[in-house]
Amino acid sequence: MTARAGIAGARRVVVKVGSSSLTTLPGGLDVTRLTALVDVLGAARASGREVVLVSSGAIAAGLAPLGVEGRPRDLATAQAAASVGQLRLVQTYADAFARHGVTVGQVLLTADDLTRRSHYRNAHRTVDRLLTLGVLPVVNENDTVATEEIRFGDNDRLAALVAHVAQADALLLLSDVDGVYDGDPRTGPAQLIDTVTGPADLAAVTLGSASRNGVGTGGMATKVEAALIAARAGVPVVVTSTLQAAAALAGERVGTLFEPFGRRPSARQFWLRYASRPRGRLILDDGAVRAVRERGASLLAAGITGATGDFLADDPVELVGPDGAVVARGLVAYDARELPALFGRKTGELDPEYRREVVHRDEMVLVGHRAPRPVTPA
Ligand SMILES: Nc1ncnc2c1ncn2[C@@H]1O[C@H](COP(=O)(O)OP(=O)(O)O)[C@@H](O)[C@H]1O
Ligand SMILES: N[C@@H](CCC(=O)OP(=O)(O)O)C(=O)O
Repeated sequence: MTARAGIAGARRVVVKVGSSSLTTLPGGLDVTRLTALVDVLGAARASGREVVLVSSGAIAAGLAPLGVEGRPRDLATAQAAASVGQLRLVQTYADAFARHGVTVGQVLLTADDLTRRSHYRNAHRTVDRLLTLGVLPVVNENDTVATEEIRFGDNDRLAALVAHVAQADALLLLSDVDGVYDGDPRTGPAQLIDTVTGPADLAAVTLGSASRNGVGTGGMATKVEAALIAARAGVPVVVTSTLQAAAALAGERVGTLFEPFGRRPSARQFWLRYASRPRGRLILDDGAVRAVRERGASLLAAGITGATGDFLADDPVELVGPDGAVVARGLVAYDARELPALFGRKTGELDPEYRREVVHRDEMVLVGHRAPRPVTPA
């Protein structure tokens, strides 16, 4: 089955729509454009598909009613705008979907709801239950309480995480541009990329900033990053314009298709790689780096030379080489205070209660030479 056919046949779909498709800075929410999207998603629902909508636009929708001109630079004003705008946004969705006989539920997530493993499971349960009850979840970041330090930062990444949380069969990233171009289409002639089979296909591509109307956030770079997260986790993705949403859902050749290129990871592995926030670091010697990276071995105390951070057993930590480069992430089996007595010691020399692996291979993901972007932006 081709990946386009996979999109057409996807039963559970996550659709993310950007602020640039729903709002303008001076006018706020554009109800006509929002309704047009709802008509497409209502039709998808009528054909038996389950839809999760990740919708941006709260901040931009709240600025006009508050009389604030331009995108606010300070967090407090953005949060106030989100508080006003989210209500309007979700009420407009509720009214528009009601005309299709579809009930919507609001799901507002903070980064903490996904960085803690128990919260992640809870988010999965909630979304799954909403879907089985026939509700269409409308998801956004909980901007009113998200702080600068702890936030997803952009809804493209949130949508990729939600695609995994919802165990979706396909992800659509909708914007005001009809796909990924090999250069920023605003700055010169550029060619639409039809299909991406892996990160190497994008090596020579320039990804520019957000849309000119000033309401978008990450530009094409965050969409590509999100599309690669989902595709690596086995979910096909189409990046296209909101106007082409119906065609994309039908599996037509529109936008840029990201073919799935990885095996679907377990929930724990996915969470570890993309949603967890490391609580500390274990420093490995060269032999341990090779064992972990090349042989897929568990990490034993003998290969550890140091640790930083105040973690507890079962917390996520980073495994770093002698040069400080991150090798892997994993769940550590001991509290930080227990570890120094174990460093460099062979398993046979340890008391029986300390003989288990420090990080078991089943609870570890290799990071390669580049660490994934943490949830907290720099
Ligand atoms: N290589 C590229 N291909 C396509 N679009 C690009 C590229 N580089 C930059 N862009 C710009 O990214 C913008 C979309 O990002 P953004 O404004 O964040 O959208 P949204 O609000 O829909 O999330 C488009 O307006 C487009 O001009
Ligand atoms: N949570 C914010 C949107 C953040 C965001 O990623 O925006 P966009 O780039 O338009 O998808 C809001 O609702 O305004």
